[in-house]
Amino acid sequence: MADDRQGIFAAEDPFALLRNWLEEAGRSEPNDPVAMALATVDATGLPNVRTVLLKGIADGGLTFYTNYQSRKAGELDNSGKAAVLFHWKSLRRQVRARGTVSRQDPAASDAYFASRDLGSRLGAWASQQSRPLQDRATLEARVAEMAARFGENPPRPPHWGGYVLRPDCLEFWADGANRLHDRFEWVRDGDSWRVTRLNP
Ligand SMILES: Cc1cc2nc3c(=O)[nH]c(=O)nc-3n(C[C@H](O)[C@H](O)[C@H](O)COP(=O)(O)O)c2cc1C
Ligand code: PXP
Repeated sequence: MADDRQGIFAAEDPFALLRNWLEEAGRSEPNDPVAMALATVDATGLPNVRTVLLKGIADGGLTFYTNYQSRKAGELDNSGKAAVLFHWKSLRRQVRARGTVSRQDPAASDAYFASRDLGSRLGAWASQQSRPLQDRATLEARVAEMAARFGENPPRPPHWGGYVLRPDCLEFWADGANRLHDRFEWVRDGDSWRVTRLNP
């Protein structure tokens, strides 16, 4: 097959390509260029999807942070699998990735947590993410309680931290005229990647 993967699709590996596209999206998207839809499945196989922010790309993994007692955490821990999707409307491009997922090394989660602003650190203590909440005032009272308990230096809550998605398949898509889009799928093949152009 002729290798016609050039221009915006040229890269040595899919993570370098994703970084390039994120950099472009950072210049053109009005908000949250790192926002990605995170898909999981529940114990019955029913899918679930919500947005999270990508916070790092390293060692073949994509990192995001959340509450370890949330609905998504239950589904991630249970299945060990996930998929993510970026859609940058300004660029008319999308990337998807799927693979295995695991909790991040606690020291790395500590370091990221420490970098967040104080309000968000207290918020992570206060929010029982995905569980019912009686009213807004209850949440605000919990934030005040956590502020009184921890002051300026809250440690990372045991119920909050990172996940790392290690994709074995990523697809890069760019809009084309007449719906004849360009698509390249990268599939892990041992230590390297096999790239296939797909029909639009
Ligand atoms: C742009 C955007 C970014 C978000 N980023 C995160 C995130 O990084 N981590 C997180 O826990 N929730 C994030 N959320 C909230 C989630 O989409 C979701 O509502 C929440 O995590 C609860 O999901 P769950 O009940 O499936 O666990 C974000 C929402 C939006 C719209
Ligand atoms: C509930 C929640 N947790 C974590 C994050 C991750 O982003 P940050 O660490 O920048 O707050 C977000 C981003 O919207 C969020 O909404």
